[in-house]
Amino acid sequence: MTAILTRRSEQVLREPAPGDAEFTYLLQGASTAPDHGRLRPWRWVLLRGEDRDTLGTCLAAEAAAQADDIPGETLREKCRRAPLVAALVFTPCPEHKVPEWEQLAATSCMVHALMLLLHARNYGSIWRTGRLSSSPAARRLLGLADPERLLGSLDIGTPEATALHSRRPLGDVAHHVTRFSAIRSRVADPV
Ligand SMILES: Cc1cc2nc3c(=O)[nH]c(=O)nc-3n(C[C@H](O)[C@H](O)[C@H](O)COP(=O)(O)O)c2cc1C
Repeated sequence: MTAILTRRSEQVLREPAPGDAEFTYLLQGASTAPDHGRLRPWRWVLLRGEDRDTLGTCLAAEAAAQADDIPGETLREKCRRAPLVAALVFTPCPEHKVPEWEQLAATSCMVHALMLLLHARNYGSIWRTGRLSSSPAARRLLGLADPERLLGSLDIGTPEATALHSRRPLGDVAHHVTRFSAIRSRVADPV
């Protein structure tokens, strides 16, 4: 509960970020998240240092070609917001008896587990979608094949010292829960 309640999506992230070996270790843990068929329908592409600028330049060139009014430097800056930009690629198994929506759900479970594991080691992260998740140019740059889909990135690093968050208060979720007997009493003859 402490890990769940003190985690935040961190906007400001600095060095250090986990190295490749530590990222892979944490991913081994996160990959135990519920996954119907154990398909692991995802992969990560890690970008650090100048690789992030290559991605930013790619997004900026695409925006300019589309006469988009977002300044290129803004897009390049966005790719430098964290020391580790982990691009998340959804790799669904087509025609599998486990439908694609379940594979996407399993991928989301894995991401949340990874965010919690990062947080438990005092790293911070934020899942960002934005332009990256719909960019054909980024797809090509990162080597996606059909039917792979870019789900944005998990930006990872260390939050500022001021980002030591208190536990969130537990929210009221009672209205998201219904007892079946309450529905049954309202429905005269369901069959
Ligand atoms: C699928 C997904 C996509 C997201 N995309 C963005 C994004 O593009 N930009 C952003 O600032 N945050 C993004 N977020 C983070 C949410 O905005 C964030 O989780 C929300 O503000 C709640 O913050 P918290 O995680 O600290 O509770 C995304 C989260 C998810 C799950």
